[in-house]
Amino acid sequence: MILLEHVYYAYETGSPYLLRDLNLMIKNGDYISIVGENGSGKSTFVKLLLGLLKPVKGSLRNDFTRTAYVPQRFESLNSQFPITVREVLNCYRKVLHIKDKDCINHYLELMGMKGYEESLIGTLSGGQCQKVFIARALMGHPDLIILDEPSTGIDVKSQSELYPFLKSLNQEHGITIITVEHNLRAAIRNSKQMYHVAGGSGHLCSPEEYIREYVSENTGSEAYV
Ligand SMILES: Nc1ncnc2c1ncn2[C@@H]1O[C@H](COP(=O)(O)OP(=O)(O)OP(=O)(O)O)[C@@H](O)[C@H]1O
Repeated sequence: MILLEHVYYAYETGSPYLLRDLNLMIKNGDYISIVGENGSGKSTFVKLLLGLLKPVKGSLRNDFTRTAYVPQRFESLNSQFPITVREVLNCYRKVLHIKDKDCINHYLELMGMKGYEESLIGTLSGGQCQKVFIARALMGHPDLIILDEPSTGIDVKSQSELYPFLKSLNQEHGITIITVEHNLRAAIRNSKQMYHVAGGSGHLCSPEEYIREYVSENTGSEAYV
């Protein structure tokens, strides 16, 4: 469980709070999509959950023991950067003190990435790169996975594989999933709850409530579901 009570955050002392009075309980087994406009504070909120930033005021308790983070695709990764998929995963294996070297093959196979072991990480497509980073996340047997915009730069086919996979991790393996989402359709279809960040505040609601409250009449809810 993660519990936020009256959490405030500002990057600079004395400047207005970017996030104000956040109160939220994230329970084991939740699948929450964090949505909101550019600059509303979604990534900042995730950094607070990850413990990379500390609340200026209020309390944040994270009881998850194995949190994995899947970053956004690295647009700037040079295709010739001399590190292979196997080497990326092997570094992580060592960090986690996992003795079994074969686990790399297991997780790559699980993600449909068998055969890419010796590819340079920078030569992979967005979807392939995402799968490698999810494989890396799974190596640590996480109880919580936080993903930053998992569908950015990924084609429709890869998205249609990714979300059912995340859903199965959540529903069949009980892994709690938190994603930052710009893909409202994916958020509404897949998550159990949405956390809407706007004007410094956060509001937790069901996908149905989200459609009622935030999807404008101009856009039309049918565009998303
Ligand atoms: N390290 C930092 N120092 C100062 N200000 C920052 C820092 N990181 C982010 N900000 C500011 O905080 C605000 C929120 O940024 P954040 O990245 O959390 O938004 P976001 O909702 O994730 O945006 P996006 O959807 O564009 O990714 C922005 O105005 C940003 O400029």
